[in-house]
Amino acid sequence: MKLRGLYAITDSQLLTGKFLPYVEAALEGGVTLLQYRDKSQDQSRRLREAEALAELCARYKTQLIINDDAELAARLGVGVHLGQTDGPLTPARTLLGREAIIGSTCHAQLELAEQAAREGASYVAFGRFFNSVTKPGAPAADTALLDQARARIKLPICVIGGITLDNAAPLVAHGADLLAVIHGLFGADSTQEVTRRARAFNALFASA
Ligand SMILES: Cc1ncc(COP(=O)(O)OP(=O)(O)O)c(N)n1
Ligand SMILES: Cc1ncsc1CCOP(=O)(O)O
Ligand SMILES: [Mg+2]
Repeated sequence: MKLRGLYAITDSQLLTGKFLPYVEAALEGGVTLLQYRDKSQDQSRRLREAEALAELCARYKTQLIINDDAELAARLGVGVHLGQTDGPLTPARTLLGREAIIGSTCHAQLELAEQAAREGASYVAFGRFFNSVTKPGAPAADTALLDQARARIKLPICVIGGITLDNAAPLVAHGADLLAVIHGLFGADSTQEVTRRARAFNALFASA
């Protein structure tokens, strides 16, 4: 499967009271990867919500990725995204198997991406590229880094951080394969607007 297009990421605060309708609206507009990102320690809610997303993703033939938690990903038979402090990639690959999608946060460092590639990542993620309401303190990356990454890294390249329909096009032009978005997608006022935004993010790849 080609990893290219919109990578929608959930946010439990932003999606309070509208979690499944907003996610379904995004899937309706087209999502290549959907990440369940919940930073709480409420394990039973996390399991319940992740199971609901797995069911929805199966219906829309979208790949589900669990943030931070390889054990939960293994339980559901889906992929995982691991940051630099979320545990090593090699055991996660052993746990989830050869086919699973495993993503790795590489901030703005090519060396981390090269290491992630050696350790079996399926894609590497750089960012934040713009000011992010969700994670304002994330290290900053720029398009010069993307050019270098494109030349040196063979894996799909994901970009994240403050991405909106107004600023995403240059990232695609500089070689981004996946646009990972929270606020720029789910910060919309209605499900219709979420679907419109998802379609518009994907259209950026059609013209690239
Ligand atoms: C696609 C994608 N890229 C980067 C991240 C950030 O991961 P991490 O650095 O572990 O930070 P948290 O998201 O866990 O707060 C991500 N989740 N997804
Ligand atoms: C998880 C994460 N890692 C770097 S920036 C970020 C947040 C992305 O959210 P938003 O699209 O709302 O800036
Ligand atoms: Mg993490």
